[in-house]
Amino acid sequence: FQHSATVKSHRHRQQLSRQYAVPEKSIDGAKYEVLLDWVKSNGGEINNKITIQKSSQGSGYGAFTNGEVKEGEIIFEIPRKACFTLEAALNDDKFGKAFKNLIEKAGPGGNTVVMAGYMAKERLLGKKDATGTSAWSAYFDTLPWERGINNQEHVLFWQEEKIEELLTGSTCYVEAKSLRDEVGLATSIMNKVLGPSIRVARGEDVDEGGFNINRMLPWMAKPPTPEEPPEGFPEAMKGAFVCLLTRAFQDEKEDGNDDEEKLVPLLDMLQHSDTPNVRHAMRKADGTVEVRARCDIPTGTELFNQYRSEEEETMPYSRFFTRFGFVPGISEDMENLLRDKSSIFYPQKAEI
Ligand SMILES: C[S@@+](CC[C@H](N)C(=O)[O-])C[C@H]1O[C@@H](n2cnc3c(N)ncnc32)[C@H](O)[C@@H]1O
Repeated sequence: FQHSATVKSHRHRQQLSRQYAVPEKSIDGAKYEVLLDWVKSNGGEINNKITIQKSSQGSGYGAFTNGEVKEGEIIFEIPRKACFTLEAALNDDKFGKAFKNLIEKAGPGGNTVVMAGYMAKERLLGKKDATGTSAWSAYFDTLPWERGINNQEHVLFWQEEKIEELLTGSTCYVEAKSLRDEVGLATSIMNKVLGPSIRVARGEDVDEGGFNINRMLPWMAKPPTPEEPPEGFPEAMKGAFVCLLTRAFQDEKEDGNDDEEKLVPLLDMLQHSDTPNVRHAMRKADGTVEVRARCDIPTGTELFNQYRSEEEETMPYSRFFTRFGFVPGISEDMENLLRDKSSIFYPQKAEI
């Protein structure tokens, strides 16, 4: 009986993992060629000993050396204009002013909301434009806008029922819920700022009230009200938040202070390790981000950045998971660990 119970639970587990495993989407390697060309056309310098391949950690992609790199050698240099910064959002011709007002009202918490809104708008309208596309599209096409792109996992991508099922009672629950609520709030605030223009750019009709023949004739499709977000907008906001949470970092500045968080193309292809082999800093003169080897790096080595120190008391592994979608050093399926009530996520019960 015990044996069949075990088999059953094993089968059940397999079914569940099939149901819940991150759906890996096939990777089009050409997108990285486009990215490298885009970085270079923006004035970036890339060491020719660097390649992008499947990472040795987890199942996403990462960067590797295909030649020996000496300590201090430049790995890449990314100019400020190729970095996705708050400044870029605030300089947007059409929405920069509205973004500034929002930050004035919301305080510094508004920075991420504005960056996410600007990203979502560029993603949606850039895609829509048949000729020019967004200036960011070569870069944005490499980002995890949906669960499973480069095997990206994140609690923002989960359905509510999965949060309840897997996280209730865990140390992630409260933070995962409040993060999801904040993204929901940010989406409705940004919808007010961006929604109508996205609709206009798409040539959509909006029900502004007043006389409208479409509302009077029941057999005609009703146009949406201005409060309803444009199609794809909530998903784009969610994707933007996942990108910012998992890929935006602060650089060291020459004065020893940290710069604000921003997305740096290529630096954001590096996986995390608590013993990184690169360092990154922002040049004061022109804001260029320099990524250099911390030590001699042999051929065929994966390059690692340290997202956050694993020693920080404010960064337990459960928080790593809520923010970055992975737990350092753990290759097992996260959902199985959560179902098994792993001590990473569940406080240890006292032994009786
Ligand atoms: C800055 S991105 C790194 C590039 C990303 N792997 C890609 O393919 O685009 C951060 C994401 O990579 C994955 N990741 C980074 N370091 C990892 C590690 N040490 N183990 C497992 N996954 C890791 C996580 O999904 C994380 O959210």
